[in-house]
Amino acid sequence: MSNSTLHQVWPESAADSPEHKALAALRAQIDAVDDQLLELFQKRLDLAGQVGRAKDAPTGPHTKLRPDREKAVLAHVHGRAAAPHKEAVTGLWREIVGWGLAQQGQLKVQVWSPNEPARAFDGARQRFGRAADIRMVQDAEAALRFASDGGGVAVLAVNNDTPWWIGLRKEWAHLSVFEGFGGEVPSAFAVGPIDPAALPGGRRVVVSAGGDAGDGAGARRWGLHTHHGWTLALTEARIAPGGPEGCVGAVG
Ligand SMILES: O=C(O)C(=O)C[C@]1(C(=O)O)C=C[C@@H](O)C=C1
Repeated sequence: MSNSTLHQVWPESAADSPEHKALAALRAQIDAVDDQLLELFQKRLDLAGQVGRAKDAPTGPHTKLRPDREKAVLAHVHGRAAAPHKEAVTGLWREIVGWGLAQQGQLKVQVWSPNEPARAFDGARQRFGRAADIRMVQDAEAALRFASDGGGVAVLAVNNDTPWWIGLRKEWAHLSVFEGFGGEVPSAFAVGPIDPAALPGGRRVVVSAGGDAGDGAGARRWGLHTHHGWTLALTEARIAPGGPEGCVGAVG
């Protein structure tokens, strides 16, 4: 194709066309909004860094991650967002909060899911964002030890052969479940040394001997798995983490 043909298809005067001017004006508005967003995002990052220094954790053995606060932040923006933008806003804020947490130290996540590794990895990435260092591991016990030693958090699949949740009532009693992945009946859980005061206020996760979650009358309960007489369940009963009913955490 010769230059003269090109000129015919896309004449120089197109730069002055009303369509081009309208496009350029819209892009100029986007540039201005980007400048504002950039300033506000960096301000938020700085504030998150200050929050990290101000809050107590981890003067104790807990991580800086505050699931209750993250849930409140996400609910707030989701509630304020216009209906067509709610999904986009929620996804973006997950990332924003992930980068906020990263100002306090990069979150490390070990994911164990022998049957559905890609699904579990994707769930972890969506939940903790690009800022987190997320790795697949081969050993659920090692992932729990990693979390217990303060290395980060573990995402563990509910798997027939490895009833890791029983350990939450035994050697890993200081770790808490704080997130479920896979919908109403989770197929994996996030576990970490979360300050019990910072657990999300959703359904409680219960690990009980003999299959009785000890619910109050009328509270809904989802049995997830039973192994050697130990049952993993979710309940709507308002029981206290660490209490005698076998509550090992909560999912948002
Ligand atoms: O509020 C806090 O504790 C924060 O650290 C800030 C922030 C956020 O960016 O909003 C970041 C990480 C926490 O897990 C919760 C919220």
